[in-house]
Amino acid sequence: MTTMSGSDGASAGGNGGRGWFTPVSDAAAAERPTPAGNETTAASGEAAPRTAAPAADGGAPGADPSGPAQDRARTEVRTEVRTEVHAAHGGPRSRAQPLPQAPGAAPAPAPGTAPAPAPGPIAGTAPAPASAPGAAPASGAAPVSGAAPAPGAAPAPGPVPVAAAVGGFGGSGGGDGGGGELADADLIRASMAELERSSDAATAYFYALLFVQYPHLREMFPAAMDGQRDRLFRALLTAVRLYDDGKLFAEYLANLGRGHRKYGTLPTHYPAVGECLMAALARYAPNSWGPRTEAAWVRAYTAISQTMIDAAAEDEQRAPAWWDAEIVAHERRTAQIAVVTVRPDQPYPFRAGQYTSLETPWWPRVWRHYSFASAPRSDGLLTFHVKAVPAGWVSTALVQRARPGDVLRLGPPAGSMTVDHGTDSGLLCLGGGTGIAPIKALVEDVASHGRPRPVEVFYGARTDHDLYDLETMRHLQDRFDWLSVRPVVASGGAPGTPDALAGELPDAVRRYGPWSAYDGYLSGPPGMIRTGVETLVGLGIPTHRIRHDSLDELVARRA
Ligand SMILES: NC(=O)C1=CN([C@@H]2O[C@H](COP(=O)(O)OP(=O)(O)OC[C@H]3O[C@@H](n4cnc5c(N)ncnc54)[C@H](O)[C@@H]3O)[C@@H](O)[C@H]2O)C=CC1
Repeated sequence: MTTMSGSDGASAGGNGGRGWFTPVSDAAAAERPTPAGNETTAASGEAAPRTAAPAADGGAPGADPSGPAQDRARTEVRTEVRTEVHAAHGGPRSRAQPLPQAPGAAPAPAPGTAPAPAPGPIAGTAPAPASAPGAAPASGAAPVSGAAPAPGAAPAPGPVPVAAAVGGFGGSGGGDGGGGELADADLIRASMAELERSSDAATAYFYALLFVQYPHLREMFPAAMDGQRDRLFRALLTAVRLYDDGKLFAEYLANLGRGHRKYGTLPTHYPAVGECLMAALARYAPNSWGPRTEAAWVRAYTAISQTMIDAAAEDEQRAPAWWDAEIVAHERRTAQIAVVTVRPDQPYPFRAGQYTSLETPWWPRVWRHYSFASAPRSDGLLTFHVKAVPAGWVSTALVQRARPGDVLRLGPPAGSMTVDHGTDSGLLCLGGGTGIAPIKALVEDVASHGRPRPVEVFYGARTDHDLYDLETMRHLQDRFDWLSVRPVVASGGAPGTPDALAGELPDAVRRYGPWSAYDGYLSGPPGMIRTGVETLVGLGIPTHRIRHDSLDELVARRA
């Protein structure tokens, strides 16, 4: 058992491992209160106050603790949570400014964009969950297509008893019934491994259930849910993977908790999510599911949500939930690539090499990650490099539609691909495509620290036409004698860049060196990061001296 799950198991009360959310096997789940009328506003990403105000909304969205008496422990813990968060909350610190909407608000594709998914009900994307192998049929209880309403749609049918929806579990016959003692982490991993085999169906089921049970939460999610599904699953997998490493687990979740503030997530939303997650697990991991696994999940989820809630509450003391940022410059470098500069409405502290999440007015609640393309500047401006990718709604809008005066919304900074100023090692930097953005920021960061150290940049692109920022990088090279910039072009020759190296980025790096005394920094497409890390390790740079954004994040970027 891990430290976290152990301690949380205790705090959840000695009720068989039940935490502060309604256990799905609790028959009393059927008595779930109907969401209060003011919840929609509180939960709405658009209308929510910029600082989460868990108690200020007066309501108890989602699974209210005023449930069954036998779940007293849950109520107590939730009361503690609320008190703590409320005490930490000094009232809205910043104005609740809805993000400006495009006329009509309905997201319209920018000219020339790939067809956008139709906003509206996610019926098409949330199929009726099929019965899990071996699971009892969920007769009539499972959410079906059309059950998950889009914002503004008529409310979904009344709550569905979760216990019925999962076909009953938690009693005898559970997949974890016999055998010796297994640690929580083992039980959780076994169930996740089984769930992973039906991850699409399980995630669709989870969201369908969530939106049927708690329709007010639908407004916090984008109209089209495709990307969102992957995100949830990846986040879960990452949390489970880190479960045994107390420090990393806590860091990851704290970051996640802070990042959720911009969605308007409140402590009271966590029980609803936990409950539906358990229902999905019970249904799609039937062979490993049983009372002990359920209890392990309750402890784990309690730990997960508590860490996220605490981190969000703490963050609320020092930072807004989001920043509005007006575009002050928009420069098209190629048909697909734009350099976008924004002025945040409040100081935005970050470190070179980090990234942020960004929402446009045209695709509400659809957030994408972009790295800062400059080190922090004295004028407070932030710059991003955006490439319009096929079917990339946000990236296409940012490249083709955005103009000075438009207002974007930014989440908090994240990422650890930052320069270690405690060493004088050289930096070997691989920037692929728009991945050059944070590399440029790192170069500026080294320059601003006034301690010259060798920085070798390999800047790769498919064609030399795509080397959209080469001039800037060359300009930096002219200014700093410790900096070397080598363009690398993968295919088709480089008539406009005669000095470009030919081939894939990692291959080009191999031709130079030795690199073993350098720290590696990689930024670009996931495939490049993978082969780049292999290459650098092969060239003698140990993995702990190689930095890059998490591959999960990169896959999720879909810029
Ligand atoms: N815009 C931003 O702020 C940032 C973007 N990124 C990511 O960078 C990527 C940029 O995409 P594009 O500009 O379209 O880059 P691209 O697909 O044109 O590739 C750029 C370079 O990466 C190399 N490369 C690509 N796949 C490779 C592989 N499997 N093995 C070895 N080398 C490979 C290419 O040879 C080329 O030199 C996106 O995935 C984006 O998410 C990463 C960090 C920041």
